[in-house]
Amino acid sequence: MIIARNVSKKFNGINAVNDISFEVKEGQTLVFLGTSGCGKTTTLKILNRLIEPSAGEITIDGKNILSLKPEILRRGIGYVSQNNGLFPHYTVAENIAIVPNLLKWGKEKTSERANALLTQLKLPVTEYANKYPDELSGGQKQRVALARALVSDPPVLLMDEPFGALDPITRASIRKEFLELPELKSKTIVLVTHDVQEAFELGDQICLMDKGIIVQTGTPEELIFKPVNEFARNFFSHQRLQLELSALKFNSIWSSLSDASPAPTASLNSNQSLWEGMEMLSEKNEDVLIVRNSEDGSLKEISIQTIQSVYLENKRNR
Ligand SMILES: Nc1ncnc2c1ncn2[C@@H]1O[C@H](COP(=O)(O)OP(=O)(O)OP(=O)(O)O)[C@@H](O)[C@H]1O
Repeated sequence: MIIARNVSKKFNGINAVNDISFEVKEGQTLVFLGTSGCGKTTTLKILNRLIEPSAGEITIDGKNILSLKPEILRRGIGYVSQNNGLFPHYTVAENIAIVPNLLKWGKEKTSERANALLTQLKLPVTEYANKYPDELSGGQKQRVALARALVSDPPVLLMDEPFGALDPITRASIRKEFLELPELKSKTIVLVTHDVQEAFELGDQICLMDKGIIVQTGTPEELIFKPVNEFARNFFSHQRLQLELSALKFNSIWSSLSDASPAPTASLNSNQSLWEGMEMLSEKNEDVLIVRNSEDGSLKEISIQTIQSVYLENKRNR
């Protein structure tokens, strides 16, 4: 668990981050969202001491990060930087092996682990292990950067605009894969983005920042349906419908759906959002799809009409 209390950072006397506090529970993802220059990257880099705070206290699993040597602290924290940070003169395998070499793992253990990660990240070892970063696409470079950050299985992962340099289509598909990676399920993740849809898809909690302060912290549902002020309301105004549908999961409207019978194959599960349901209906060009309850396995039907009516009912009842 990460706990930050009253953290500030001044550059040349000016507050880039001003008295912010937040927590990230074990295994959860916290997203810092906000406009350019609001202090997201500074906050992230304070967590692994690439930047030293001017004030405040941060503990990770009960240990004050300032009491640890930075290199010891960073062993437990994977980091994917904005521009992927791969060494251009190292191959993919050599880039991934940097931390294992520091930890003196030995060749066999290193290549076994690197190969397992490359396979999970859909980069076949025989094709990619010996390539250099400039022979890879942007998306492939980000996958290698992720493999490098994960290689020593750190409990905490920090990611700074990990998909920022990718086109919107690659970005959306890599995000979906990212959510499904078994390797990431148990990690405590802090991610920086200025992409609202990305924050809604990936964040258990979102910290919305403006000019060095946290304006609001909450679940995607809380941010879109209960903004604390005008800034928070306006921040989401241009994509409101899509974000509202993304924030609502089938779980929260389960009782409003009709049972499906007989049991055909389910296309979605109840942890997914109404927006994902809309996307899948359109993608598959179907009138009706089946959602499986991730707790008890029961099945319900959805159509564009049911999504529309439960969405409107939900909105009226808030
Ligand atoms: N090393 C530095 N020296 C001086 N000022 C800095 C330094 N790093 C960041 N700043 C300033 O601190 C503020 C916050 O920067 P930061 O990079 O944290 O913002 P950000 O929200 O991550 O922005 P972006 O989305 O554009 O990356 C900015 O005004 C920036 O100019």
